[in-house]
Amino acid sequence: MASSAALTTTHLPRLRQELEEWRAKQPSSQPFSKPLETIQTRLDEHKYKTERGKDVIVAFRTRPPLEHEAEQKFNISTEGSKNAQGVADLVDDGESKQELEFCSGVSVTSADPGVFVAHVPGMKWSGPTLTHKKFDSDIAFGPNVPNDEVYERTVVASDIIPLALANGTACILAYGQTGTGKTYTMEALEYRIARDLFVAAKKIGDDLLEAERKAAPDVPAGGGDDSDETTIKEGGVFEFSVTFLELLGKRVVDLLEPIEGLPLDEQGNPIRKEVPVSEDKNGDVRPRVNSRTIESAEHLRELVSSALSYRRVEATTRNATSSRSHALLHIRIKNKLLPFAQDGQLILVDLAGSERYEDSKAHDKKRMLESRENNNSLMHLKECVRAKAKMAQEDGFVHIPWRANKLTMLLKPVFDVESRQPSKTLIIAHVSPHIQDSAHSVSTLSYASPFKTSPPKPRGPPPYNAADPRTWDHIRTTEWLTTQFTKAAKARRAHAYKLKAQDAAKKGKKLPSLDDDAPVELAVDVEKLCPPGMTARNFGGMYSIEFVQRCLEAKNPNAGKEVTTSVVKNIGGDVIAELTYAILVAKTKSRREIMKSRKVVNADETYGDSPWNTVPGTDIPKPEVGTPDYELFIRYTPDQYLIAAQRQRALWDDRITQALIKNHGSQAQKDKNTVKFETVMELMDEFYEKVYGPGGANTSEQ
Ligand SMILES: Nc1ncnc2c1ncn2[C@@H]1O[C@H](COP(=O)(O)OP(=O)(O)OP(=O)(O)O)[C@@H](O)[C@H]1O
Repeated sequence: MASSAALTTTHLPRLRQELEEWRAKQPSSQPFSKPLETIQTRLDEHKYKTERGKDVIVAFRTRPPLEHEAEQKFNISTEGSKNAQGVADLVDDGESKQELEFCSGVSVTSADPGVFVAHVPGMKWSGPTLTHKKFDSDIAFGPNVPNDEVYERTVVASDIIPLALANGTACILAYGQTGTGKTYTMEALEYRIARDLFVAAKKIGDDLLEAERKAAPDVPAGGGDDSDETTIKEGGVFEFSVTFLELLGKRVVDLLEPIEGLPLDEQGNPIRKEVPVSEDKNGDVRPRVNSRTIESAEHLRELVSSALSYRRVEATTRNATSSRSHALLHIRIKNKLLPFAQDGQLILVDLAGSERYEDSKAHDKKRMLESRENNNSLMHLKECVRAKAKMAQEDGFVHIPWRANKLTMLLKPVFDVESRQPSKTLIIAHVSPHIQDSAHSVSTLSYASPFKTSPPKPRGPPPYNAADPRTWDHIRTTEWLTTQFTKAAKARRAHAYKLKAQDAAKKGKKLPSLDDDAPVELAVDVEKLCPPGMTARNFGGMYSIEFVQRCLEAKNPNAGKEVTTSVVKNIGGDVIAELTYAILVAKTKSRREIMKSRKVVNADETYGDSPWNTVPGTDIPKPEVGTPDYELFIRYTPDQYLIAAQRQRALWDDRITQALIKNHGSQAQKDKNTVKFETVMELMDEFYEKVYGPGGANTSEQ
């Protein structure tokens, strides 16, 4: 039996009455301000392009009470205790079972913007008290809001899917006390995302093909040959691949690893291999796990269902099928029109339930340790999201400690201060509807509420830095590669000359001296090795063996017989090693600078606050309305646009050269760079007329 000073179930009627009095004084709850929209409407009306929205969106959700839950909840503890907020827990006094009906612990006073009020019971000498703590979010869902509406008001309304298709990083996190409905929400969102991802990909893909067609009508989409275009049209513009990881305590495992032949633990679960998590040379965190290519919504749904069935589930005092781990579903999206642009990413995270000490007391030692690790990673996640939210509001630089934990490492695309990809994070904080859980609800809501941030500043690709290969564009990359392969060819020539000179000396002869400036044939065709759009960042993401393989495929047929496969392999290996070293040095230096400049650097310098008359993050002028480039500019992100424009420029160069040869004879090819500006302009006008008909360019902004 509880002590008389403890707050017990006998006090429930009094608490319920206080709650009624409080409710009577409240104005009526603010409903949702916007009508529901499907993804089709947002795509058809191009809203996903015009409404930028927030960087971090916070949603609150509470579920309805489940059958017999109210009684069960009082069987949890038998001793009074105080939680971190100094709030007494409700304890069953064992005498008032008939009173144990549901008593609400949370009210939604506004749906949009979201406001939840947690009703927190307390105990004073004069009797029980009820305090009402208000928490703000962007949107709030009461117990009767169905999954379809949650999906449409969060994922659809924030254009999470179109953002990922436009090479952005979109992340959804389900957070909350164990048993509050995280898995219920995440599974529903995952299935709906699987359904809509392919619908959106078709619509956006068709739009992009149309823009590419307008920008260069007689060039196959993707800049390759006709067969490439047919493949892209038939298979769609986007390619999807999926990984599914589980973080259990400190162990990361691959849920897509085939389970045949794996040993089983005492509960019959397969024991999977631990997956190492670390940063690669480019600074990306990409654990080496099974990645599946998906071709349809059904395929994605099947994959999610089967992976989820392997997730560790165990009964806790709060939830009969509690997930003991964090589950990370990671969908990568490649745009086949821009194969060298960074991939779009959609990361869906069902976090393990947060548990208080009282909830985990009944666990065995192993489970206690896991629970501690889970809470630990949730603490780190909180630190990171808070820092990210703070960074959006403060001018000073804020350090985001994402390297401190495996969960936040796996979420690096969301927290990377150097990343300039557009990004959105949706966090859905789940709370229990019961007053018995109010203390935990307060901690969940106060965890999630500060994630609310102001809209982000415009970002673009990182500014050019000669010492940082990650910032080089295609031209700079080809120049560098040409220099490296030229150095290697000259070194080989010098070596061969030395041997010949020694031979000649033995015979008493003297060779004429070597002209180091004479042109050399390179071991590879650099144009083929690095086609338009490809940059040093792409090479930095390759394993050395992949780079060497590319070099072999791009072997220069004029390089001479002595440039054998093993010579190409050696040279390729040296070049990629040099590039990797340069990236590592640049990365370490920029990290050090970021750390040094903590709280000093203006956030604008970190993120680039470009005026809108240039491509964000660069000095490159925004293309004029009506030019073919403009079509690309409005459809792609700044990063993608630069690559697409780069490819267009290469195509234009070819066309102008051919037209010059036709009009001015073959000498013109040599003189291309010195040809009169007016001639080039005439050719460009001709081209515009061909694209847009007589009168030239005339397209309107969408
Ligand atoms: N909005 C809702 N409407 C109806 N039932 C719900 C709702 N949300 C959750 N539930 C039910 O509540 C129970 C617990 O939900 P769920 O397993 O999703 O919680 P959880 O937060 O993922 O728990 P854990 O962290 O322990 O895995 C389930 O039986 C689920 O069906």
